Amino acid sequence: MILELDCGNSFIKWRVLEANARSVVGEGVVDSDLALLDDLKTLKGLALKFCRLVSVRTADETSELTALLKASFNVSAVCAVPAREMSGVRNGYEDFERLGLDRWLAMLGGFHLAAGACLVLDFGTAVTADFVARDGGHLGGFICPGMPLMRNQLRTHTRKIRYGDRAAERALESLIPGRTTVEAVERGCLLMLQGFVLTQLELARSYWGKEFVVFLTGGDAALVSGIVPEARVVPDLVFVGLAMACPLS
Ligand SMILES: Nc1ncnc2c1ncn2[C@@H]1O[C@H](COP(=O)(O)OP(=O)(O)OP(=O)(O)O)[C@@H](O)[C@H]1O
Ligand SMILES: CC(C)(CO)[C@@H](O)C(=O)NCCC(=O)O
Ligand SMILES: [K+]
Repeated sequence: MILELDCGNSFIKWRVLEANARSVVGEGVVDSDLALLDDLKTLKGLALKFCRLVSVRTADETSELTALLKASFNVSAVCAVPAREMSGVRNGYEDFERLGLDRWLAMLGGFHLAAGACLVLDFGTAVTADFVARDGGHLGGFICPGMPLMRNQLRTHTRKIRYGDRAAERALESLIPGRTTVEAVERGCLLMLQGFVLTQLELARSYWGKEFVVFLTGGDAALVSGIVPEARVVPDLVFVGLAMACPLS
């Protein structure tokens, strides 16, 4: 079996594939290394032969995790590494090693699935946009705070903005002007996110007309999918790219 990990800033997304890499045996989202081990240990008949991972954490945090995996399951993790060029995509950063590896893999996956120009939008702790032209050239992208960061900044830097998660969820059932604090904040942040998305779409249209595919991924993709009906929501886009960057040896 194959273990795949996407180690983001807040969560680790994991999944276990059958040895032939065709079917998913189990998957989940956890907030710590130990929670990951716990989740994996509940899988019946787990027999890991291969592990590939992408991390945007520090090298120390990542090696701590790979050491735990070695000790617990006797599996060596193969980590995605930066590249100037891969699978037809050319990294557009001035310093290619500085581009977030989750962005890079999502682009590889997107360009592969689109077989042409694509706009990749990822909604995690941070929100990112990346532009890949038809010839595989990465034009660059944008990074801004995601929903969790936007709402936490408001909560942290004001005295009178306080509310719970359940109220936050309910507040997003509509986007009319808020009449409570929770509605005003949650809807305000979501409109910022949606405005960001529409701006990216305009830019993509200015480059490519209608000839491009939009991909939405990341934990909060559902918050904006309604305003981009033509987009492809691909929750495992990073894993698609991970399989390309770290093929089974
Ligand atoms: N099952 C889930 N578990 C955790 N978060 C989820 C889940 N479903 C949706 N979310 C939302 O997804 C967001 C986190 O996104 P995601 O897991 O893609 O990124 P991350 O690892 O936190 O950050 P990044 O990849 O930017 O470093 C949170 O805002 C959270 O509300
Ligand atoms: C932007 C995030 C946090 C998104 O997960 C990640 O891709 C990252 O840490 N990137 C490094 C900075 C950059 O991509 O320019
Ligand atoms: K991510």
